[in-house]
Amino acid sequence: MKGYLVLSTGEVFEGELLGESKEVYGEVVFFTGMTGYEEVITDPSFKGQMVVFTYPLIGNYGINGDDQESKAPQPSALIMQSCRSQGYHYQSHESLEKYANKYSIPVLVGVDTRAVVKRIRELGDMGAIITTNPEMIDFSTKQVIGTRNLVEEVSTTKIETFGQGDFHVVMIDFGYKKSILTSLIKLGCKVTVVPFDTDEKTINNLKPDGIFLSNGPGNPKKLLHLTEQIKRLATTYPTMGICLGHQLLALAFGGDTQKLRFGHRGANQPVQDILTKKVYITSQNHSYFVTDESLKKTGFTPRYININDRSIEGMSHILYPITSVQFHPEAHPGPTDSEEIFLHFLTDMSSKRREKVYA
Ligand SMILES: NC(=O)CC[C@H](N)C(=O)O
Repeated sequence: MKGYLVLSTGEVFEGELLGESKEVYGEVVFFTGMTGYEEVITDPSFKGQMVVFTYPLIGNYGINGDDQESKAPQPSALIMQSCRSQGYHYQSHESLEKYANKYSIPVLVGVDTRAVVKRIRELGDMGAIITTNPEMIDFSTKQVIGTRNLVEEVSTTKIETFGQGDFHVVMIDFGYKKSILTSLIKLGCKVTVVPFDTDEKTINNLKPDGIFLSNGPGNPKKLLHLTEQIKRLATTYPTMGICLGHQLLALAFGGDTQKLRFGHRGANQPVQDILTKKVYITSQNHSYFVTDESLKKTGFTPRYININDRSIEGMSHILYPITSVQFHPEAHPGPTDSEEIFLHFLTDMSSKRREKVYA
């Protein structure tokens, strides 16, 4: 059946709707990686968004289950040029179309994705609706993303421990990607994942060696009520934050975040380490960024910078052992160039232990 992507500007893009006919609302964003759709679809940071894939062929290696970053697909809808009806890969056990249908995620295919992306690049990530009836759209009556608590929708509700390593990391779950957990476990950590609004006392009782603030969906300023506690934790334990976690660290210490006109979502964003001059090709998925000037009185200094638009990609603190990056060293999808950044966190945790031993 015919389906339509209606942007909040009123522009309409026609396609073919796969799956049930239902109207969905979301923020329309684009992802530029050539592969990695299974990881993207299951990354909780995409909650509430409609993802336009700039690579024209999606679904060609199917769905294998192993590459999933969470237990279910997260975006409100998927928009692409062409969706292969069968996946050609020895690990594939299901087609992308079938997988999306199972979870009632609309897939709009045959769309002029190049034209959509050009509009987003001009005007910014914006609200949009997928519908079969474009004449009947009234944006004013639609549920706006701003009213949803996206982090609450994706965060765990129970405390659970994974791995058996030497360092005990408490990961505050704002919508974590599985690859972050596996990266930490691989490096010798035992990780206790806790709900995003877990109180400090419970976290202290878990006796962490370090605190990890995960990635997650939406505007970091929706979580301002948690920043005082985050600051106390980050000044007590070695801490690492990725993406939303990084943004929350900046806010906690008095910094500020703003929205990029259009987000960085892809697998080839170049980032430079200001200290070593080393350049990493990184995996990214974010709309917000920490502003340079806002860091002045926070004790943070920019450590990593995006080579394309010079936005801050990570910070270090002059006093506290904090590792904070806007990009994704856990990759998935994308290159693993920057996975060594997890080692900064490990080093911080071990020196804190040494401090305790020699105190
Ligand atoms: N991947 C993330 O953690 C995204 C962070 C935040 N939701 C943003 O869009 O900027």
